[in-house]
Amino acid sequence: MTGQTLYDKLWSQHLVKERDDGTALIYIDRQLLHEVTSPQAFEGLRLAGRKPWRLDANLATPDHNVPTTFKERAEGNAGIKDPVSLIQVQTLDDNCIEFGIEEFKINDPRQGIVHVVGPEQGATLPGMTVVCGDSHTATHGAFAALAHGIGTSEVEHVLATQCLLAQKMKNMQVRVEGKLGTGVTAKDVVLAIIGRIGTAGGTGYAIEFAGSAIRELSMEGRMTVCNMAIEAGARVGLIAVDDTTIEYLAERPFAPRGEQWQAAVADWRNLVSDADAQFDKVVTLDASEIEPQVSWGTSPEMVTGISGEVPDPVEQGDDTVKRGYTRALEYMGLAPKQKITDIRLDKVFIGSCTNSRIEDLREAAKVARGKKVADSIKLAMVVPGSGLVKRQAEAEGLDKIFTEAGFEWREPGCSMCLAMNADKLGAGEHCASTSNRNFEGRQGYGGRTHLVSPAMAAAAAIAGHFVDVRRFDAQSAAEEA
Ligand SMILES: CC(C)[C@H](C(=O)O)[C@@H](O)C(=O)O
Repeated sequence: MTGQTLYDKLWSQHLVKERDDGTALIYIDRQLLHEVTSPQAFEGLRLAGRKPWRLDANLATPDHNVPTTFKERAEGNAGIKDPVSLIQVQTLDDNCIEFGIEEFKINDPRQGIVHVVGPEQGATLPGMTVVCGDSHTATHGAFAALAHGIGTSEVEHVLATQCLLAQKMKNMQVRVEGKLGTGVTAKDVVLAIIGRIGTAGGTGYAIEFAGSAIRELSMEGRMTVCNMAIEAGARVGLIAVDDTTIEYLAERPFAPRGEQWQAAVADWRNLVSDADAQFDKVVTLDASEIEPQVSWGTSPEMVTGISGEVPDPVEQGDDTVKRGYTRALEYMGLAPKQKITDIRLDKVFIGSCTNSRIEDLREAAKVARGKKVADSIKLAMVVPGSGLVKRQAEAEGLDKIFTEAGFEWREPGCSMCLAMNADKLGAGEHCASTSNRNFEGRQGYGGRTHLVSPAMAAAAAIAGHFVDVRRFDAQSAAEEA
C-alpha cells in the first residue's frame, strides 16, 4: 500500500461512515461562527426544537458587520448605524446567549476576524476538522487541520449533530522550492500560485502547500497562503505540522496543557504526508522567481509581478480570455500594456483575514516608518485582525508609526475587504488592498481593488502609485537627496 497524504490522514481519522457512492459523514471538531451565516442555522435549530450537540465545539465572534472607528465601537452594538448590520450582530449575541455558545462580543478584547481569532486562541489545533460558514476557513489548514467553509444549512447540521455530509476531494500538492527574495512575502507566493494555476486550478482538490519556501514561512505567512486556497478554487489548503506549528500553539488559551500537551504534540508530529504518498496533481514553483505581486483585474488570477504590465487582451489566444480581459480592463479603468507602477491609488486598505496579523502590520510599519502618506491618497487605513493583535501592535508602537505617517488606525473587523460595514470604496476608486478578492464591487459599488502584500500596500500609500517595495527604501532615499 502506498503512503497517505496529510489530507488522506485527516479524512480517515474523521470518517464516521462512507457509502458506496462516495457520500460520507465526517466528524467535526470545531465550528467557528460569525454573524452573517449563522442566523438561519440557529433559527432552524429553534424551529426543530433542537439543541447544539456539543457546546464547547463552537466559538463565535462578530466580524463582517462591525464598525471600525473608535467612536462607534465605544458605543458597543448601538454604534452600528446600518440597521441590517445591527440585526446580524445583535442576533448572533442573542443566539449565543440562548443556546449557550461562547462568543467574543464586539468589545471583548478577543473579538476579531474569525479566522484570526481561532488560531490566536488555539481554538484551531492540528488534526482537527474545522468548519465555519465562510469560504476563508481554509486559513486554518495552515495548522494541518482539515478546514473548509460550509453553507448555512450545514452550519445548522453541524450544530445539531457535530457531523457533516462530505465527499472526499482529490489530492494536489503545490511545492514552492528555494528562497524568497527580500521583500517577497507569503501573500506574493499565494498570488503567484493563483496566477499560475488559475482560480479553477484547485477545484475538487485539497491543496497541500509544501517545499522549502513554505517550510520557511512563519505560521502567519502559512495562514496567508492557506487563506487564499479558495481563491485558487480549492476549499481546503493544508500545511504539514513542524516545529513552527507547535511553537506557535504552546500556551494558547484553548490549547491543551501539561501531559495532554505532550501527548497531543506526539500525535501531531504524524500530521505530514508520507514520503511515498501519491498526489493526483503536483505543481512546482521556483521561489526565487516570485516578485512582489499586484492584481490588475477582477479575479485573483489576473495578477502579475510589480515589474510587469497590464496585459493586452488582443494578444490573448483564447476568445473567452480575450473577452474576460477586455471586460476587466474596462471595469478597472486600465489600458493594455500600462505599467503596473503607473497605476495610481485613491485608497489603501491593510487588513482582512488574509493579512491583518501582527507580522503583517510589522511589515507594513517597516515601510511606513518615518514617511508620509501621499497627498493624493484619500484614505489609508490599517485594521488589525483582532483586539489582541491591536493590543500587541500598540505595545510595539506600530499604531504611532502608522498614524504619524497619515494612516488611520482602526478597531478590528473585516472592514473594507468586503464593505459590509461603513468602510467602502467609491465608484472608480483604485485601492491597494491586502485582502483576498478583487471582484467587481467587492469593496464598494464600482470600486477597483488591487490585491497586494502589506509591505506593497504601505509603499503604495506613500508613493501614491504602485512601487517595487524591494527598491522602495533606496528609491525614497534617492528622491530625498
Ligand atoms: C460572508 C461570507 C459568507 C463570505 C465568504 O464565505 O467568503 C465572506 O467572508 C467573503 O469573504 O466573501
